[in-house]
Formats: sequence, structure tokens, C-alpha cells
Amino acid sequence: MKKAAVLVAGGKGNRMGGPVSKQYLPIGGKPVLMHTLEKFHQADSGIFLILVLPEGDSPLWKRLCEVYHFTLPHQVVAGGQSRFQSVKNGLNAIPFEEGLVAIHDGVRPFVRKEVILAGYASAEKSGSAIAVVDLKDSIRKVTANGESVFQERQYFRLVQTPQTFQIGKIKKAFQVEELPQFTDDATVYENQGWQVSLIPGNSENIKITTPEDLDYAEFILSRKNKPGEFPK
Ligand SMILES: Nc1ccn([C@@H]2O[C@H](COP(=O)(O)OP(=O)(O)OP(=O)(O)O)[C@@H](O)[C@H]2O)c(=O)n1
Ligand SMILES: C[C@](O)(CO)[C@H](O)COP(=O)(O)O
Repeated sequence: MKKAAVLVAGGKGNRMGGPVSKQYLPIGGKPVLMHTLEKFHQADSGIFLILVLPEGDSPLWKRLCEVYHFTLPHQVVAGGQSRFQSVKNGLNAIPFEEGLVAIHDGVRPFVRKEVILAGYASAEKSGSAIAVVDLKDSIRKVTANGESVFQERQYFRLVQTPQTFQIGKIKKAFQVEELPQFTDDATVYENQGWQVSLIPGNSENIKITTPEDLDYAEFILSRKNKPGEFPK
């Protein structure tokens, strides 16, 4: 089955602050987005890669690719005013009608190859595959009157990307007006009345959002051994 990946990086990075949008900041010596593109290419070199950038940023990205000698093939698409619009633009650029597409935040460079491949395999069978992780902390729901209520954390998951789908179904799902609950792609898919399938994500697959996440990113990249591996 044909595979595509839409890596959305059309945001402004307001929570990160600073003059350069977070997707272009260097970690481990090169921009965040180059790490993310490489992860998908390394998982399967046959994946058709689409990179969604803020409108007008193509010349900047082209220059970065030259400076960093980044030659991995990918198609650049202009994003929209919201993540939903950026994803939609990315989906419309897939050059085939049938197959699978992984939608992934460009600012999640630490996705594991195993998670990417499990997403495609699971979505081929069930239509969708949403990467999630268990909670490590206790959680509370804060009510409108300021009280807090204990919640049983075993019934909750943190939602990551990739979120992988059969192309025909997810493109159909995005043919609707944007709604406030569309914080990810799973909610857009569910809006059609279809249930999503969850798959295990990887906990280090953080979304680089605020400045301390850059320290974490440098730490992850500096480690010689992966978690759980015995030193050689
Ligand atoms: N109009 C938008 C908004 C967001 N994104 C992408 O969606 C992902 C998750 O969004 P988030 O982390 O919120 O990124 P920003 O919108 O850039 O950050 P902020 O909310 O702090 O401005 C990011 O890869 C971001 O670039 C996008 O493609 N198009
Ligand atoms: C898609 C996402 O990364 C899943 O956790 C998340 O919903 C994006 O949220 P944001 O408000 O755009 O950061």
C-alpha cells in the first residue's frame, strides 16, 4: 500500500517566543524539522513526504536546506491559519488517492520508527491509528466553581502524533467546517461517527512547545544509549 506523511509545521511557535519559529531552531546541530523528516525517511524510504510550512517561508526553508546540505526529497506546501487548515492543505497535496497517511507534528522529532511503522500497519487494518501514552502523574478535574475532583488516571491517555489514517477516509473527514474540538486529527475523524484505534506511542516523543523543551531535546540527542538498552 502507498504511504504518505504530512508533517505539519505551519505554526508560529508563540509559546516558544523568540525571533525564529521553533520548527527551524537547531537541536543537535540542525533544525528540528530535519530530524523529523529523517525519522520518517529512515522508517521507510518509500514514504511520500509532505512538509507544511507557514505561507511565505519556502525561501527560508530552501536556504536552510542549502546551508545544512539537506537533500532528502520532500514536497513543501503552504499552511493555513490553524493546524486543521494546514493539515487539510497537506492532505490535498498527496499525489495518490488510495493508501495511508501519517499526520505528524513537525515539532515532534523524537517519534520512534517503530511507532511510525505500527501506525501504518494498524491504520491499514482498522482505518486509523492514534499514538497515545499512559499518564505518569495523578490528575484532577478542576470544576467551574474552583473545586477539584480526583480522576482515575487509568481511563486517560495523552495523545501524540503520528495519527495515521486511510487516505480516502481522512480526506473525507476534513471536508467539514472547522470545529473548536478539532485539536488533533482523531477528533476530525471521529466527527464522521467513526471510532479511532489507539496504538502505543513513545514517551520521549514530546511536542517542542516551550523553551525548556529545547533543553530536553538537546539532552535526548546527547544520549549515547537509548532507554532500556544495556550499554555496549
Ligand atoms: N496554523 C498552524 C498551526 C500549527 N501548526 C503545526 O501544528 C503543530 C502543533 O502545533 P503547536 O505546537 O501548537 O505549534 P504552534 O502553533 O507553532 O505553537 P504556538 O501555539 O505556541 O504558537 C506544530 O508542528 C505546528 O507548526 C500548523 O501546521 N499550522
Ligand atoms: C495534535 C496534538 O499534538 C496532539 O497532542 C495537539 O493536540 C496539538 O495541540 P496544539 O494546541 O496545536 O499544540
